[in-house]
Amino acid sequence: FAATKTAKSGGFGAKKVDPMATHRLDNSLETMKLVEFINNAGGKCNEKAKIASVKNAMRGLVCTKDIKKGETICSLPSSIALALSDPNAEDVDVVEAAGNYLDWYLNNAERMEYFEPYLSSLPTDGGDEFSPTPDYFSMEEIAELEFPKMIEKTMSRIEKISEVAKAKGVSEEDLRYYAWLTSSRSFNIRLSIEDEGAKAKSVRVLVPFFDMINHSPSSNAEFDILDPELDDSTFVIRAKRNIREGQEVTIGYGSGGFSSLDLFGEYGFVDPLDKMESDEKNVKKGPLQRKPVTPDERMMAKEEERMKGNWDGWQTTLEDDVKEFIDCEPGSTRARILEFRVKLKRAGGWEGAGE
Ligand SMILES: C[S@@+](CC[C@H](N)C(=O)[O-])C[C@H]1O[C@@H](n2cnc3c(N)ncnc32)[C@H](O)[C@@H]1O
Repeated sequence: FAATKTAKSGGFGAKKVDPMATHRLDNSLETMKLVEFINNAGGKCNEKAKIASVKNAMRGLVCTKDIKKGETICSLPSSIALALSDPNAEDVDVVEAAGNYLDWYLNNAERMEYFEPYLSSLPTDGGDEFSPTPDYFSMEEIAELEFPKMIEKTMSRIEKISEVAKAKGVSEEDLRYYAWLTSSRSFNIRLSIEDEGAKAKSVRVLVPFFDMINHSPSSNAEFDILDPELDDSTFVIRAKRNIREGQEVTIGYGSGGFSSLDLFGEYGFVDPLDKMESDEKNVKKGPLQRKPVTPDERMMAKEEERMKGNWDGWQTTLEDDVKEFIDCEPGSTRARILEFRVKLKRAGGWEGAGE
C-alpha cells in the first residue's frame, strides 16, 4: 500500500496509479540468459531492479520494489567484464578499443562462446536500441550540426574508423558499429592512482548488465569498484538515494561530467535535463528563457566564442531551431540535430544567427 500512489492525494477510493504502468518488464529469452550468465559467474542482481522497456520506449533498468539509499543494485566480479585496452599500454581511444573488441572477442571462438549471453543482449546496428552517433550522419547532416568542435570531433572519428577498418581488414560499416558499441557502452576505470611519477593505470571495459543503465543528469545510482588494484575486484552499482517502485535506475555518464559534445558524440543523445518541451506554451516559458545549464557547458560555449575567428557563427536563431523542432518527427536525425543546436545555443547564451 505504501508504495501505491493515488491520483488524488488522500481520499478513499481515489484512483490508484500503478507506478509500473508505463514500463514493460523485459522477459525475453536474451535477458533471461544474460541474468543467468551473471549469476553463474558469481554476480548478484538485486531482485528489485529489472531490465525493462522504460516509459514504453527505451530499454533500461527499473526499480520494481522500493530500494533504499546505499543498497546494492548489482554487484559483479571483474572477471565478467570485457577489457578493451591493455592497462599497461598508453590510453586508447574508442575506435582503437573497437579494434581490440574485434581482435580479442569477435575473433576469439572461446571468448565468443563464453560471452555469448552478453553479446546477444547488445543492440544491433540500426535496431530498436540504437541511437546513431554523428559519424552515422551524411556530410550534409554533419554540416548542419554547425558547431565547429562537434564537426571536427565527428570528422576525426570518421577518419579514424576508416584507418582502423583498413588495418583490421574489415568494412568501415562494421568497424563504425563496433566503435558505436564501444563508445556508447564501455567506460574507463582507474586501477591505480598516479604514484611517484608513474602514470595512473586505467582500463576500458564493457560490463554486462551495467551497460543497461541509462544516463540522467539527476541520477539516483552510482558506480563503484571495490579493491580496484586486485585482479578479482568487484564492480558495484549502488543507490545514491531512496529509489521508489516504478522509477528508472539511472547513473550519470562520465560521473555526470560529460558535456553535450561528449553525450551526442559518444552516445548519440542530448542530455535530458534540458529536453525541449514539445508544446509551444512550455517552449515559451521554458527553453527560450532558460539559463545555461551546467558550468561545464557554459565554459565550453564561451571558450568556443573566444576562438571563433574562423567561424561565422550559427546560421539560424535559437527561436528558429525551437520552432522547427516542434514540427519535427521525434527521434529523427533532423530532430536530434536541432535538439543539439538548441542545447548549445541556450548554454552559451546565443540567440541570433551569425553570433
Ligand atoms: C549504456 S547504454 C544504456 C542502455 C541502452 N538503453 C540499451 O537498451 O542497451 C547507452 C545508450 O542508451 C541510450 N541512452 C542512455 N541514456 C539516455 C538518455 N538519457 N536519453 C536518451 N538515450 C539514452 C543511448 O542510446 C545510449 O547510446
